[in-house]
Amino acid sequence: MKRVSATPVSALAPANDPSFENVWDEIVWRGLVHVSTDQEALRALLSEGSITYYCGFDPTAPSLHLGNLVQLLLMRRLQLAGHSPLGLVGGSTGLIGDPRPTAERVLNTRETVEEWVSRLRAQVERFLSFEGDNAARMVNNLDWTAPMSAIDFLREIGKHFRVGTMIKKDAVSARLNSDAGISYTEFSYQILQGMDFLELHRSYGCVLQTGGSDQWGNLTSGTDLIHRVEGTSVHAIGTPLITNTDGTKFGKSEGNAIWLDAEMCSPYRMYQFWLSTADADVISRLKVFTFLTRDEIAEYERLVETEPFRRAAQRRLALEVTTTVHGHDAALAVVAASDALFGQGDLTSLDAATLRSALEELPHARTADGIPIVQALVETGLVSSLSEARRAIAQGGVVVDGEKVADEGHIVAGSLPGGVSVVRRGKKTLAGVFVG
Ligand SMILES: N[C@@H](Cc1ccc(O)cc1)C(=O)O
Repeated sequence: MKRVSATPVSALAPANDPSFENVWDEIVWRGLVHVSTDQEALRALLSEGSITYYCGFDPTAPSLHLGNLVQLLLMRRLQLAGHSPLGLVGGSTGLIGDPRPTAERVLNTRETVEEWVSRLRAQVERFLSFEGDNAARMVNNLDWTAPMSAIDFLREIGKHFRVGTMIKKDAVSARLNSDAGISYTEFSYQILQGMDFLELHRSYGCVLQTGGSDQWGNLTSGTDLIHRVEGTSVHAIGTPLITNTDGTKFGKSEGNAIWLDAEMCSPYRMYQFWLSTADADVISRLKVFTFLTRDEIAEYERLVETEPFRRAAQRRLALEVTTTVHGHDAALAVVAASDALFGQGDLTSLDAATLRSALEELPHARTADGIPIVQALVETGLVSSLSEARRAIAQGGVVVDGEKVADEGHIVAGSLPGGVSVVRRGKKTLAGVFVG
């Protein structure tokens, strides 16, 4: 089977693991299959020749987030194995809203949805290759949904759906059993997604849809519809929900989602997020979120056992994912910033943008002009009083911009790139000062 010929924008050039003959075996090993249609049939389908598959993304925000990254990387894995991806952006489904188990969504305006569609499309494109025999194609479901009349929709599509089946889908039944109930609008969502699969099956010969396991109801809505109207069996794969062993929610840092957009979540923040992965989770994260081979991951598994304090697996994971999402240069810049901030490297050689975004993640203070170190220590919260500040300085434990400070009157002037200063107390406690 032909491999993808050109490396897409993201800088890693992952080689498929030669120890896997079949991409199905690989994705099962990576823990990416939580639920699927017939496994033997899927295994055969994925090894017999190049197929066309799709995954859809709804414009519910201006950016995709880490939950979507599982899907983006699965799409890429299948493409690297020679299959042809269709990246779908939900120009129509984004106007309707996939029912969540909790509450009805607020409808966004058409303008907002349109803008988010174009932003998401650009993000999805970064994970796929548009060259070679199995080049990716992007589609928008508004293109076939908008021209359809209500009469046609109800006669040609609606007729194939049984309400009894529709109300059994998880998201719908959860809502029917809640006080919130469900609008007819959101109830219809599964029909739209089913119709997408049918449309892509007819126009592109698409035979597989992937999605999160919470999408199972929507995935089977399509496979059932195609079976009914075309008489063909097509397939679906639902990936597992990513969970942390300690029960906390994956993909959030201090309650905020980790977005793939660098403006909404800095590469530094993303890097730190992965760096803080628990030992108990890091191996399964390497499988899901990186293209490291089976052997490489086995080696990290050993290192987590023998020298967990070095956090080699976490460092590699953070580097790989930051590189995949933000590119090689941005990833190297955050590693340099992270090392320099914690005392192993030159602060003055960092680039201004990376340094500023790193300091945003630390306790920090802002001032119009330079301030004395005692004041900086108090305002950043590194000490709780001026006398404690003086004591810390006298003990020789205060470092400003990489230099030990002995004088209480030393001015923190923002002399690092970007007009900032870094104040360190002891080995590990850091704060930033933005001057100007
Ligand atoms: N329902 C999917 C997005 C999607 C939309 C349309 C599709 O045809 C497929 C997928 C989600 O919320 O994540």
